[in-house]
Amino acid sequence: MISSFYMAGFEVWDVNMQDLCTAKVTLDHFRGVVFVGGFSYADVCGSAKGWAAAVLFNQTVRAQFDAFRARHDTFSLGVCNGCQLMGLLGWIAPADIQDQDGDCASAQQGVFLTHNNSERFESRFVSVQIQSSPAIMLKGMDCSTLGVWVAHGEGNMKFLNDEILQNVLKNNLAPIRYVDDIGDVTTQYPLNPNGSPNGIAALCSRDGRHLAMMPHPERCTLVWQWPWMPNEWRKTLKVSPWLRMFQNACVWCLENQS
Ligand SMILES: NC(=O)CC[C@H](N)C(=O)O
Repeated sequence: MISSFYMAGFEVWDVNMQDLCTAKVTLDHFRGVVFVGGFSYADVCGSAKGWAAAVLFNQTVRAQFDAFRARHDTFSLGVCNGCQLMGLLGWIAPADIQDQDGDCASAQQGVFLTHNNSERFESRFVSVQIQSSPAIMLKGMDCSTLGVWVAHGEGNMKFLNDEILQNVLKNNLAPIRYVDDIGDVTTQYPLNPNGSPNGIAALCSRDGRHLAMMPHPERCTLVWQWPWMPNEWRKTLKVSPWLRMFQNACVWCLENQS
């Protein structure tokens, strides 16, 4: 993840929750925050639950997250465990639809990342399609069908109610979808690794600044990291199409200075 942002032109800092809890680092000086994948707090009681609790039950950290989300010159990316965290914080698909571009860290949770239908950890390369959306990191990438790595056990997006899902679909807030071999959105296993409705692999905020996704684009920002691609691409592609996401974030930061 660090090298993907670094390649796109960012100065990247590796900050952990201990740094934030002890006020060694604050989010105030950063333009972007990236919640990376993994098994935070060993995923005790469920994926990212400990991580979310560390934010929500620490007044100082929570206030920092609130302030970061409220600023209009910031962006965030959550991948996998980070996507699960953003769901728990309500930064994506909040239960109160009005709070889509909300001002606090702790909007009410409207989407739950539950166990894959297969009841196993799915770690493999899948196909996704990028659809048009407000997501700033995906600008100019819509209509692409790309391969991407997934590696998760809890990627099945369950919405608190149908109104939240319909709002997501109506406002194009589900910008990345699992697709089958002919490019149609799918809920079918194994093409859709978890069973998410409408093939949803990612969610973004209405203003496009916050993006949470289960697949790992940072694991395929170099061409050799793709286990498969069409032969014509292999011959001509010098740079992985996923690098564009990170470059988009950099351009957005330069164009949106406060
Ligand atoms: N790669 C990851 O971030 C894994 C996320 C989470 N621990 C899961 O299994 O669902």
